[in-house]
Amino acid sequence: MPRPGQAWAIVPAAGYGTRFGGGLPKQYVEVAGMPLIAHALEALLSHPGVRGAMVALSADDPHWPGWDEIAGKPVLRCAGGESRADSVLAGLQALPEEVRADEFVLVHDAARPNLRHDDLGALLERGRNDPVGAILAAPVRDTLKRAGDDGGIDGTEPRERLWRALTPQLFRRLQLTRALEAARDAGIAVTDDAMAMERQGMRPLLVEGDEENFKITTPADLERFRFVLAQRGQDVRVGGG
Ligand SMILES: Nc1ccn([C@@H]2O[C@H](COP(=O)(O)OP(=O)(O)OP(=O)(O)O)[C@@H](O)[C@H]2O)c(=O)n1
Ligand SMILES: C[C@](O)(CO)[C@H](O)COP(=O)(O)O
Repeated sequence: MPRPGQAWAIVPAAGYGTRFGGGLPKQYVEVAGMPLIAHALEALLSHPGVRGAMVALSADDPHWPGWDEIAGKPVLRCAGGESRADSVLAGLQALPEEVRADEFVLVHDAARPNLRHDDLGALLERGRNDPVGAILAAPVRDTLKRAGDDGGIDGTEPRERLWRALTPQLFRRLQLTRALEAARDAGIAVTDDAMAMERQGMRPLLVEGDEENFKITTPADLERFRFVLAQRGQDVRVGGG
Protein backbone atom coordinates (compact mmCIF):
# COMPACT_ATOMS: atom_id res chain seq x y z
CA MET A 1 0.00 0.00 0.00
CA PRO A 2 1.52 3.39 -1.00
CA ARG A 3 2.60 5.54 1.96
CA PRO A 4 3.14 9.32 1.96
CA GLY A 5 6.70 10.31 1.18
CA GLN A 6 7.75 7.10 -0.52
CA ALA A 7 10.05 7.57 -3.52
CA TRP A 8 9.98 5.79 -6.84
CA ALA A 9 13.25 4.24 -8.04
CA ILE A 10 14.57 4.13 -11.57
CA VAL A 11 16.82 1.13 -12.23
CA PRO A 12 18.91 1.38 -15.41
CA ALA A 13 19.30 -2.26 -16.54
CA ALA A 14 19.73 -2.01 -20.31
CA GLY A 15 23.50 -2.54 -20.42
CA TYR A 16 25.27 -5.44 -22.10
CA GLY A 17 28.07 -5.99 -19.58
CA THR A 18 30.89 -5.65 -22.12
CA ARG A 19 33.59 -5.41 -19.43
CA PHE A 20 32.07 -8.41 -17.67
CA GLY A 21 32.11 -10.63 -20.74
CA GLY A 22 30.15 -13.83 -21.19
CA GLY A 23 26.95 -14.33 -23.14
CA LEU A 24 24.51 -13.20 -20.46
CA PRO A 25 24.20 -9.51 -19.52
CA LYS A 26 25.74 -9.32 -16.04
CA GLN A 27 22.51 -8.10 -14.37
CA TYR A 28 21.06 -11.58 -15.03
CA VAL A 29 23.98 -13.65 -13.71
CA GLU A 30 22.71 -15.75 -10.83
CA VAL A 31 24.20 -15.51 -7.34
CA ALA A 32 22.65 -17.14 -4.25
CA GLY A 33 19.75 -18.36 -6.35
CA MET A 34 18.78 -14.95 -7.76
CA PRO A 35 19.88 -12.85 -10.75
CA LEU A 36 21.93 -9.84 -9.71
CA ILE A 37 19.11 -7.48 -10.70
CA ALA A 38 16.84 -9.25 -8.23
CA HIS A 39 19.31 -8.57 -5.40
CA ALA A 40 19.38 -4.88 -6.37
CA LEU A 41 15.58 -4.62 -6.68
CA GLU A 42 14.97 -6.56 -3.45
CA ALA A 43 17.33 -4.26 -1.50
CA LEU A 44 15.57 -1.18 -2.90
CA LEU A 45 11.93 -2.29 -2.74
CA SER A 46 12.10 -3.91 0.70
CA HIS A 47 12.89 -0.46 2.17
CA PRO A 48 9.78 1.28 3.53
CA GLY A 49 10.81 4.56 1.88
CA VAL A 50 10.57 3.18 -1.65
CA ARG A 51 7.24 3.11 -3.56
CA GLY A 52 8.15 1.04 -6.60
CA ALA A 53 10.68 0.62 -9.39
CA MET A 54 10.78 1.57 -13.05
CA VAL A 55 13.32 -0.73 -14.74
CA ALA A 56 14.86 0.42 -18.03
CA LEU A 57 15.57 -2.71 -20.10
CA SER A 58 17.09 -3.33 -23.50
CA ALA A 59 14.27 -3.42 -26.04
CA ASP A 60 12.94 -7.00 -26.26
CA ASP A 61 15.18 -8.14 -23.40
CA PRO A 62 14.79 -11.95 -23.53
CA HIS A 63 16.28 -12.41 -20.06
CA TRP A 64 13.84 -10.34 -18.00
CA PRO A 65 11.93 -12.77 -15.70
CA GLY A 66 8.77 -10.67 -16.01
CA TRP A 67 8.28 -9.75 -12.36
CA ASP A 68 5.35 -7.41 -11.81
CA GLU A 69 6.21 -6.86 -8.17
CA ILE A 70 9.03 -7.51 -5.73
CA ALA A 71 8.79 -7.16 -1.95
CA GLY A 72 5.11 -6.34 -2.50
CA LYS A 73 6.00 -3.22 -4.52
CA PRO A 74 5.23 -2.58 -8.22
CA VAL A 75 7.96 -3.22 -10.79
CA LEU A 76 7.27 -1.37 -14.05
CA ARG A 77 9.37 -1.56 -17.20
CA CYS A 78 10.35 0.68 -20.08
CA ALA A 79 12.81 0.50 -22.95
CA GLY A 80 16.27 1.84 -22.06
CA GLY A 81 18.58 3.68 -24.41
CA GLU A 82 22.02 3.69 -25.96
CA SER A 83 23.69 5.02 -22.80
CA ARG A 84 23.01 4.77 -19.10
CA ALA A 85 21.93 8.42 -19.16
CA ASP A 86 19.48 7.67 -21.99
CA SER A 87 18.08 4.78 -19.98
CA VAL A 88 17.62 6.94 -16.88
CA LEU A 89 15.92 9.61 -18.99
CA ALA A 90 13.58 6.98 -20.46
CA GLY A 91 12.76 5.79 -16.95
CA LEU A 92 12.02 9.34 -15.76
CA GLN A 93 9.67 9.88 -18.69
CA ALA A 94 7.92 6.53 -18.15
CA LEU A 95 7.18 7.04 -14.44
CA PRO A 96 3.47 7.00 -13.49
CA GLU A 97 1.57 10.30 -13.78
CA GLU A 98 1.19 10.27 -9.96
CA VAL A 99 4.91 11.17 -9.61
CA ARG A 100 4.91 14.96 -9.43
CA ALA A 101 7.59 17.06 -11.16
CA ASP A 102 9.04 18.18 -7.82
CA GLU A 103 9.08 14.70 -6.27
CA PHE A 104 12.40 13.08 -5.40
CA VAL A 105 13.24 9.91 -7.32
CA LEU A 106 16.06 7.44 -6.72
CA VAL A 107 18.32 6.18 -9.51
CA HIS A 108 20.10 2.91 -8.71
CA ASP A 109 22.23 0.67 -10.92
CA ALA A 110 20.93 -2.85 -11.49
CA ALA A 111 24.62 -3.78 -11.25
CA ARG A 112 24.84 -2.79 -7.58
CA PRO A 113 23.28 -5.74 -5.72
CA ASN A 114 24.50 -4.96 -2.24
CA LEU A 115 22.79 -1.74 -1.13
CA ARG A 116 22.29 -1.48 2.64
CA HIS A 117 19.05 -0.17 4.11
CA ASP A 118 20.86 2.14 6.52
CA ASP A 119 22.66 3.79 3.58
CA LEU A 120 19.40 4.10 1.63
CA GLY A 121 17.66 5.56 4.66
CA ALA A 122 20.44 8.11 5.20
CA LEU A 123 20.32 9.12 1.53
CA LEU A 124 16.55 9.63 1.63
CA GLU A 125 16.66 11.54 4.92
CA ARG A 126 19.56 13.84 4.08
CA GLY A 127 18.85 14.14 0.35
CA ARG A 128 15.27 15.25 0.89
CA ASN A 129 16.52 18.03 3.16
CA ASP A 130 18.97 19.28 0.56
CA PRO A 131 17.86 21.90 -1.98
CA VAL A 132 19.30 19.83 -4.85
CA GLY A 133 19.48 16.18 -3.74
CA ALA A 134 22.23 13.75 -2.79
CA ILE A 135 24.23 10.73 -3.83
CA LEU A 136 25.78 7.84 -1.94
CA ALA A 137 29.55 8.00 -2.28
CA ALA A 138 32.73 6.66 -0.66
CA PRO A 139 35.89 8.66 0.08
CA VAL A 140 38.94 7.61 -1.94
CA ARG A 141 41.30 5.82 0.45
CA ASP A 142 44.03 4.71 -1.99
CA THR A 143 46.76 6.77 -3.56
CA LEU A 144 45.77 7.61 -7.17
CA LYS A 145 48.28 7.37 -9.99
CA ARG A 146 47.94 8.78 -13.51
CA ALA A 147 49.15 6.27 -16.08
CA GLY A 148 51.37 7.16 -19.02
CA ASP A 149 50.98 5.61 -22.48
CA ASP A 150 53.93 3.33 -21.74
CA GLY A 151 52.32 1.91 -18.59
CA GLY A 152 54.60 3.91 -16.34
CA ILE A 153 53.44 6.42 -13.74
CA ASP A 154 52.98 9.95 -15.02
CA GLY A 155 52.15 11.32 -11.61
CA THR A 156 50.20 11.05 -8.37
CA GLU A 157 46.82 12.76 -8.14
CA PRO A 158 45.94 14.59 -4.93
CA ARG A 159 43.24 12.47 -3.28
CA GLU A 160 42.07 14.93 -0.63
CA ARG A 161 38.36 15.58 -1.10
CA LEU A 162 38.02 12.90 -3.82
CA TRP A 163 35.05 10.56 -3.49
CA ARG A 164 33.81 7.64 -5.61
CA ALA A 165 30.20 8.10 -6.69
CA LEU A 166 27.90 5.17 -5.89
CA THR A 167 24.16 4.77 -6.36
CA PRO A 168 21.36 5.37 -5.49
CA GLN A 169 21.39 9.04 -6.43
CA LEU A 170 18.38 11.14 -5.36
CA PHE A 171 17.03 14.09 -7.33
CA ARG A 172 13.74 15.76 -8.17
CA ARG A 173 12.07 14.23 -11.24
CA LEU A 174 11.82 17.35 -13.43
CA GLN A 175 15.18 18.83 -12.42
CA LEU A 176 17.00 15.58 -13.26
CA THR A 177 15.02 15.19 -16.50
CA ARG A 178 16.00 18.68 -17.63
CA ALA A 179 19.64 18.21 -16.61
CA LEU A 180 19.94 14.92 -18.50
CA GLU A 181 18.23 16.44 -21.55
CA ALA A 182 20.63 19.41 -21.46
CA ALA A 183 23.67 17.12 -21.31
CA ARG A 184 22.30 15.00 -24.15
CA ASP A 185 21.57 18.06 -26.29
CA ALA A 186 25.09 19.38 -25.61
CA GLY A 187 26.58 16.04 -26.66
CA ILE A 188 28.05 15.49 -23.20
CA ALA A 189 28.24 11.85 -22.01
CA VAL A 190 27.47 12.02 -18.31
CA THR A 191 28.56 8.91 -16.40
CA ASP A 192 26.30 9.50 -13.44
CA ASP A 193 23.17 11.51 -12.72
CA ALA A 194 24.95 13.96 -10.42
CA MET A 195 27.24 14.98 -13.29
CA ALA A 196 24.21 16.19 -15.25
CA MET A 197 23.07 18.23 -12.23
CA GLU A 198 26.58 19.64 -11.70
CA ARG A 199 26.61 20.85 -15.33
CA GLN A 200 23.58 22.94 -14.40
CA GLY A 201 25.59 24.57 -11.62
CA MET A 202 24.03 22.49 -8.84
CA ARG A 203 25.99 20.88 -5.99
CA PRO A 204 24.38 17.64 -4.81
CA LEU A 205 25.19 16.48 -1.27
CA LEU A 206 27.64 13.62 -0.73
CA VAL A 207 26.32 11.00 1.70
CA GLU A 208 28.93 8.45 2.74
CA GLY A 209 27.89 4.93 1.84
CA ASP A 210 29.32 1.50 2.53
CA GLU A 211 32.18 0.31 0.33
CA GLU A 212 30.32 -2.99 -0.08
CA ASN A 213 27.78 -1.22 -2.32
CA PHE A 214 30.19 -1.76 -5.21
CA LYS A 215 29.20 -2.12 -8.85
CA ILE A 216 29.57 -5.49 -10.56
CA THR A 217 31.65 -4.50 -13.60
CA THR A 218 34.08 -7.41 -14.04
CA PRO A 219 34.07 -11.10 -13.06
CA ALA A 220 36.33 -10.23 -10.12
CA ASP A 221 33.56 -8.00 -8.74
CA LEU A 222 31.18 -10.95 -8.92
CA GLU A 223 33.61 -13.10 -6.92
CA ARG A 224 33.81 -10.32 -4.35
CA PHE A 225 30.00 -10.23 -4.10
CA ARG A 226 29.87 -14.03 -3.68
CA PHE A 227 32.46 -13.73 -0.91
CA VAL A 228 30.44 -10.99 0.81
CA LEU A 229 27.32 -13.16 0.73
CA ALA A 230 29.25 -16.18 1.98
CA GLN A 231 30.59 -14.09 4.85
CA ARG A 232 27.00 -13.17 5.65
CA GLY A 233 26.22 -16.87 5.81
CA GLN A 234 23.92 -16.89 2.79
CA ASP A 235 23.75 -20.02 0.73
CA VAL A 236 25.62 -19.29 -2.47
CA ARG A 237 24.18 -21.62 -5.11
CA VAL A 238 26.19 -20.28 -7.98
CA GLY A 239 24.60 -20.18 -11.40
CA GLY A 240 26.35 -19.28 -14.63
CA GLY A 241 28.68 -16.35 -15.18
N1 LIG B 1 22.74 1.79 -22.31
C1 LIG B 1 22.81 1.45 -20.99
C2 LIG B 1 24.07 1.16 -20.38
C3 LIG B 1 24.09 0.80 -19.03
N2 LIG B 1 22.92 0.73 -18.35
C4 LIG B 1 22.91 0.31 -16.96
O1 LIG B 1 23.67 1.21 -16.17
C5 LIG B 1 24.23 0.49 -15.05
C6 LIG B 1 25.71 0.80 -14.89
O2 LIG B 1 26.32 0.58 -16.12
P1 LIG B 1 27.58 -0.42 -16.34
O3 LIG B 1 28.05 -0.99 -15.06
O4 LIG B 1 28.54 0.25 -17.25
O5 LIG B 1 26.85 -1.62 -17.14
P2 LIG B 1 27.10 -2.03 -18.65
O6 LIG B 1 26.93 -0.85 -19.55
O7 LIG B 1 26.25 -3.24 -18.89
O8 LIG B 1 28.64 -2.48 -18.61
P3 LIG B 1 29.75 -2.25 -19.75
O9 LIG B 1 30.05 -0.77 -19.74
O10 LIG B 1 30.91 -3.08 -19.27
O11 LIG B 1 29.14 -2.74 -21.05
C7 LIG B 1 23.98 -0.99 -15.29
O12 LIG B 1 22.94 -1.43 -14.42
C8 LIG B 1 23.55 -1.05 -16.75
O13 LIG B 1 22.63 -2.10 -17.01
C9 LIG B 1 21.69 1.04 -18.95
O14 LIG B 1 20.63 0.97 -18.31
N3 LIG B 1 21.66 1.40 -20.27
C1 LIG C 1 26.55 5.63 -11.99
C2 LIG C 1 27.84 5.02 -11.49
O1 LIG C 1 27.59 3.73 -10.97
C3 LIG C 1 28.42 5.89 -10.41
O2 LIG C 1 29.73 5.44 -10.06
C4 LIG C 1 28.88 4.88 -12.63
O3 LIG C 1 29.22 6.14 -13.13
C5 LIG C 1 28.35 4.01 -13.75
O4 LIG C 1 29.39 3.93 -14.71
P1 LIG C 1 29.26 2.82 -15.83
O5 LIG C 1 30.49 2.92 -16.68
O6 LIG C 1 27.98 3.16 -16.58
O7 LIG C 1 29.17 1.53 -15.10
